[in-house]
Amino acid sequence: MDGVVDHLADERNKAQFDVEEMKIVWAGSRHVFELSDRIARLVASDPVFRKDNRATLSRKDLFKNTLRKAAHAWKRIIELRLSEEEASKLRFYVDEAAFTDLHWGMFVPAIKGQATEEQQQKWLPLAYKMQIIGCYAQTELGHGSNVQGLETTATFDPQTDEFDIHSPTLTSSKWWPGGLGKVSTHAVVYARLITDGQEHGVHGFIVQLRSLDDHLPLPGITIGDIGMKFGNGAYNTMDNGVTRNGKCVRSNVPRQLIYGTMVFVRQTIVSDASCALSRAVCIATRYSAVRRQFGSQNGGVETQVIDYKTQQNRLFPLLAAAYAFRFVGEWLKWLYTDVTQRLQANDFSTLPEAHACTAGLKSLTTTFTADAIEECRKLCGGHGYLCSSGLPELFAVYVPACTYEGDNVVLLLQVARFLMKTVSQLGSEKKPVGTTAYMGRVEHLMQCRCSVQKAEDWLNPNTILEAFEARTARMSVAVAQKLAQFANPEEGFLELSPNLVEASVAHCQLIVVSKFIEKLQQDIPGKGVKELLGMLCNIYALNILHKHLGDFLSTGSITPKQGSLANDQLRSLYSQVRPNAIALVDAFNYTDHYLGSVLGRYDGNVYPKLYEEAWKDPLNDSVVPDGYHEYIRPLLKNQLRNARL
Ligand SMILES: CCCCCCCC/C=C\CCCCCCCCCCCCC/C=C/C(=O)SCCNC(=O)CCNC(=O)[C@H](O)C(C)(C)COP(=O)(O)OP(=O)(O)OC[C@H]1O[C@@H](n2cnc3c(N)ncnc32)[C@H](O)[C@@H]1OP(=O)(O)O
Ligand SMILES: Cc1cc2nc3c(=O)[nH]c(=O)nc-3n(C[C@H](O)[C@H](O)[C@H](O)COP(=O)(O)OP(=O)(O)OC[C@H]3O[C@@H](n4cnc5c(N)ncnc54)[C@H](O)[C@@H]3O)c2cc1C
Repeated sequence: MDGVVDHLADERNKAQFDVEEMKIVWAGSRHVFELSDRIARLVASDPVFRKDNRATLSRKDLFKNTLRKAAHAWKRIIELRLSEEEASKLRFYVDEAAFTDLHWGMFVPAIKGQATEEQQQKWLPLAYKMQIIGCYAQTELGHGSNVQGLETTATFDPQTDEFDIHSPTLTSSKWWPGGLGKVSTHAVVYARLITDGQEHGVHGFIVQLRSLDDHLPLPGITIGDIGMKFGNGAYNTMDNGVTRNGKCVRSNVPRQLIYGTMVFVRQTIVSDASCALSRAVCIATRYSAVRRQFGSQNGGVETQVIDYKTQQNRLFPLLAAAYAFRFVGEWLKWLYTDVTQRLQANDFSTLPEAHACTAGLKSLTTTFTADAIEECRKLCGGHGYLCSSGLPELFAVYVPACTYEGDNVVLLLQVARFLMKTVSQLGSEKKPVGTTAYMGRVEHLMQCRCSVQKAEDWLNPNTILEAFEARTARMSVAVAQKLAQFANPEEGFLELSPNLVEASVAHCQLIVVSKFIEKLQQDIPGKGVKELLGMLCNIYALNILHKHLGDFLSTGSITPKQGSLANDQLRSLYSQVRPNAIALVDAFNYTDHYLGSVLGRYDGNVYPKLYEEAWKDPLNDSVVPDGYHEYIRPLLKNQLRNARL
């Protein structure tokens, strides 16, 4: 900031906590903070990684630009000998969806998680050096959610010792896989395995798609891009492919854990949610402190919009959620690591819980984040609608996260199955553990009474936890009782699916709240840091309580009076967070390059920069627009003639 006026300096001076220490908490450790900071600056200072022109490039230019960035990123990774951790941060700060995401994020993990030792030895070294580029080809034109409904077949031919991968119908074309359309040389293709005329369910096969010499599709394979997607720029940096396979290729049958890659990626999507959310919140918070409307007295300055309680009521729960998702993401990473180690030792006992947690939290955090980005756009008024605010593109890139890696409703139904199984086993020898351990106290939770008598009582974490546990337990038991009335459980499941989804949401919200509370039980250094996190935790929980008051009241988990007291406490918490708001978003440590937003600039110098940005639009290259002579001038002349008549 040397030599630059900081328009947000007063805001920063108001902070009541140690923002440098908060940066460490946000990053996860001092090591990660320093590494992230270094890589963020490296990316921001490299002109090849410029991204402010994405909205105005044609699809072909946009795509070629992404190829250029990916090649440059790889060159830098090699030149600087970056570690895997550093390379992955570099990808994060480059901030552009590309085929490399699928190569590193799904193709490599699929091989690691599902291939035999021998297959790994063959493919992984090639993939690590990017001598082959891979994608994850599961979804077909006709089936995405229903993986068992995939139509592509892989028939073993004992004569040639090969699998014949075949898409017999239009609907069996692989449709959507990222990187497949134009770049990938290989794919993990999911297909129904057939040997000796017998079907063995869906398995993954490593398939070569294109020649490594001239990049042409191999014989019998038709490949292309599926066309423009939502938003200019945005996810159109990615080629999403369609392919129909004829005869190919060699591979052995991968073993179990066909779904393992999805568990891994869903876990990373939860961590990513806190990044996208914090980014939108950072933009909206800084701009809300810069923007003034109404309230001027005696010719004085107008009110900063962040001081309006309605703005706080919309914005601060999103800020709180960004921190909440950060911590639940950390925990989920731990859970995933733990289950992976167990699986390697053939212990499958925690897999159902890991599946339910990754599916449920992926659904909860991405739905919330997509809605929150749109809310942040509205929080920025008209200027939020400009591409230079960074919010339209962020929304367009982010919103498919509600669909890919499992449609969010379909995933909540998976959580519901897990919850119903847990309820049905209550009273048996199998005690609920982990995130469902609270169900072990179901008798107490079904009849306990919330003890809140005054607003401050809601600051007690045990009170909050018990209200959330009682709500979820009661909703789950109620729907389980309704299910039991159906002669055919699957019919009941379909009929009651809206209620089941609501119980799943309640369960996932409980997990997020409880992991935030657990985080606060750790030793967190730095003046005021823990206090501020405590406030955010309470805002996150009490805002949910307010938004889902119907659930809490209808289950009798709290009384209407207690609901109203929770709301009083929320308003008081907003006032306490207000002076810290800018410092809380500074703690994300985002560079202006990464934020990509005139409204969210660190220095708050919004208006001159908005004006500057506007002049950069290609439409402003000429004063008189192209088309004037063909379409405007004749119109004006006609009007003139008509007016004379
Ligand atoms: C330009 C810059 C470049 C820089 C480059 C620099 C280099 C970079 C270096 C490093 C960079 C790193 C970058 C990494 C980035 C990473 C980002 C990742 C990118 C993400 C992009 C996403 C792209 C999208 C991909 C996809 O969408 S892939 C397709 C996903 N598809 C789905 O998710 C389908 C959803 N459907 C299902 O999951 C299932 O079909 C189902 C809904 C679960 C139903 O299954 P089904 O078997 O039919 O039903 P059930 O009977 O209900 O289940 C049976 C049984 O199985 C259990 N189950 C189900 N699923 C799972 C599971 N996943 N795990 C474990 N168990 C599971 C289920 O509970 C049942 O169990 P029970 O029988 O016991 O009840
Ligand atoms: C940007 C993007 C990138 C992608 N990348 C890849 C990739 O790299 N590789 C890959 O293989 N796939 C990829 N996909 C595909 C993605 O995984 C699927 O689109 C996703 O799993 C949803 O499946 P679907 O499209 O079949 O939706 P559908 O299942 O057809 O969903 C349509 C509607 O039906 C509802 N629905 C479906 N089943 C049920 C049910 N049982 N009960 C109640 N409601 C139901 C859904 O909630 C939704 O509202 C990508 C998708 C997108 C958008």
